[in-house]
Amino acid sequence: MLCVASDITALSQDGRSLRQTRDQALRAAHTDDLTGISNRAHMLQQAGALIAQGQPLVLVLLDLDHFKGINDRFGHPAGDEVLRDFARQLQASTRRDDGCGRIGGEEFMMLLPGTDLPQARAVVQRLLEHVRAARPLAEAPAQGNTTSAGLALHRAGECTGALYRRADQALYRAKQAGRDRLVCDGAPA
Ligand SMILES: Nc1nc2c(ncn2[C@@H]2O[C@H](COP(=O)(O)OP(=O)(O)OP(=O)(O)O)[C@@H](O)[C@H]2O)c(=O)[nH]1
Repeated sequence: MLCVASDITALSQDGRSLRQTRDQALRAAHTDDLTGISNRAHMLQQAGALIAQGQPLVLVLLDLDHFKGINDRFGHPAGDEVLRDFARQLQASTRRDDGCGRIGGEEFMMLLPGTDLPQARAVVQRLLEHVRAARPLAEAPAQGNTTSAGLALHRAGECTGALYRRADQALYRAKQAGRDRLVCDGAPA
């Protein structure tokens, strides 16, 4: 009897540690190593899930301006610090139900469910202001940086790829128009 009980205890401990290992692996697969926020695959998965729920959704793409210059002047570790600082600001500017992630080198994404255009615009403009004011490098306290952003509001029946492309085109226009600004799809730069 004692034997059976200890076997069951061992089995349930094994099950718990398997679940923990699985959860850790899942978290790692969803996370960007450098910044600790969501990675590209997880952001696209989240966008698909939010679209499937059918609630209003704004997708924002953000890209640090002239980031190569930071690496060139201060070195790659300093560039990494700027990326981590940006990720912290991005997280601070989103609500619990929003999503934010790093989707490439110096490119980030925000998902704002249940948000209309004026609200989304205000969130992004506030973030751009904070980035403008930040001085993330201790070794170069005068060095600031800026970000460009492209925003698109989901249209009924649209897939993730089409929504992403419209935000990306808006981001491209923000870069073309001089950077350090937000462009909304369908609106002038
Ligand atoms: N430190 C650091 N740099 C990275 C990382 N990933 C990409 N980069 C760098 O990001 C830079 C991106 O440069 P560009 O694509 O020319 O863009 P940019 O200089 O920001 O110019 P614009 O986007 O046109 O304003 C390249 O120098 C990459 O090496 C990273 O994880 N860490």
